[in-house]
Amino acid sequence: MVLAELGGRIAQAMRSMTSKTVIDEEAVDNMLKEISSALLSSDVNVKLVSSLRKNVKNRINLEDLATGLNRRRMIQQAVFEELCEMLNPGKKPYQPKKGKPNVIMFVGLQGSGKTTSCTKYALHYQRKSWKTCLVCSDTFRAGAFDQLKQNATKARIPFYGSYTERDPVKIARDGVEMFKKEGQEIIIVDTSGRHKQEASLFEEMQQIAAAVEPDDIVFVLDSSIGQAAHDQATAFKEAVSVGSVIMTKLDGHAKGGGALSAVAATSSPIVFIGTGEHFDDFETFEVRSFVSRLLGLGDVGGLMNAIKDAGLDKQPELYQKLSQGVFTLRDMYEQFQNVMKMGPIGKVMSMIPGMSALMTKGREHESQERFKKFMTIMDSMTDDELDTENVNKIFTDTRVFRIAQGSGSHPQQVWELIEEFKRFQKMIAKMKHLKIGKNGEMPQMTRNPQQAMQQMGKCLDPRMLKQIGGMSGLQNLMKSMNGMDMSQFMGMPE
Ligand SMILES: Nc1nc2c(ncn2[C@@H]2O[C@H](COP(=O)(O)OP(=O)(O)OP(=O)(O)O)[C@@H](O)[C@H]2O)c(=O)[nH]1
Repeated sequence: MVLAELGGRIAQAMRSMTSKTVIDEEAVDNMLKEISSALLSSDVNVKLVSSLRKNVKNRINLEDLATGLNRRRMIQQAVFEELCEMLNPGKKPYQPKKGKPNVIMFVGLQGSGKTTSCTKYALHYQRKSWKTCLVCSDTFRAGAFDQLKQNATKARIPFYGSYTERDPVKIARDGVEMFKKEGQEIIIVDTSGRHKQEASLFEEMQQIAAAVEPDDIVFVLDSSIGQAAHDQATAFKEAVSVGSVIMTKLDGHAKGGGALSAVAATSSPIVFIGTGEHFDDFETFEVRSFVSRLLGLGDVGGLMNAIKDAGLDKQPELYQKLSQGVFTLRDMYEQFQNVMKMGPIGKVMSMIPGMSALMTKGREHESQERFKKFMTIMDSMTDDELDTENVNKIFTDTRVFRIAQGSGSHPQQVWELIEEFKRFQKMIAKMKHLKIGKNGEMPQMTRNPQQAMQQMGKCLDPRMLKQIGGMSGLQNLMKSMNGMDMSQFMGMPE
């Protein structure tokens, strides 16, 4: 995506700065010039760019830098903080409360990705064990109810709508009432969109809002409209009390920087971003994490949250086994399942410092598919095979052939899986010394991010590792991170 390019250019400008021996005003100016031109070409508002340039310069104390006092960190930090400041809406979004109905109304122009985002939003909370449901009050576009129904059915989310009722206000009110009685916690109301900001659209929105009294109104915005986002967001905010924003299509070739900065300027916090048409292409938006990832610095805080959300930080049985150096194919299967729970591989990878720039969209899917294929193969194995510690002994050519037939794969793929497993097993054997937390928590790697990253490197899919130049490539990345106090940059949880 274009934003990744922007991040790459800014990171490059910062790197070129730190490789210089003499850091004088001219060097700082050159770096800022390059950063500004990168931001402008991503459509970020010119006024914002010029104030960022001024503020970064004010933050950098050249006298301190001249003494070589951790130059790299100070410069990175100044740029990082200013980018965060630029995107900071200065307002916190609504946080749904457990055990009560939270009515969330979605608004936006037609085609902005509203219906898709409603489902993604519902699924996001459903995965976190919230009771979520969908109400379709879009009676304007023929087929809107069918689309929502289809999405909801696919994601197994309860829904409400009508083919015969023409009054969107009545549908919204009835649906919300019904779901409130059912004890649903997140009740999402999808409203209709129009081609442009028309009075009738705003009137209908206001009537629905009055009928369902939403706890939050989410404005869905297509990022490809760039700086026009400012006017659109303002118009919607004036019509109804927009509390949060979801920005869609950030995966496209749009210059997303324009929309991002424009929305921040209207003081509407962005809560999620849409990065594709699939339900999984949806990410929580948090300014510091986003900027961190944009600059290829990773997002250790986000990574740890994803690990926690998937329950990976508390697996007493697994860690007990690991600490004894025991690892079987069944354990590997469970780990694959867990990693899948964390979301698309690409998303997880982009949280690892230095990785985002190296990820290409096609390859992410390739790795995900490879995981899935491996799981299908393991589904065709017997209990004895899954639980053995000695794969060399149990897998003969005949067995491998059978497993391949049973799972619709080639014997070569089964051997590949066995080789992968052996690699994992070897690594686990080295982890014997890990100390498990009292409550079975993950060994405390989080306090030492670099060590954690090294461990990650060992867990990488070999193809992915190859892509970044093998272990030595990874080491170079680690080296380039040296001297960086990551906890400062990434708001790491203590
Ligand atoms: N690439 C990409 N496509 C998206 C994203 N979000 C939605 N889309 C696509 O955008 C198109 C429009 O999305 P919808 O959800 O139907 O739009 P809508 O705003 O509900 O439209 P109305 O119901 O007519 O108001 C669909 O083809 C979606 O698949 C995204 O984040 N990235």
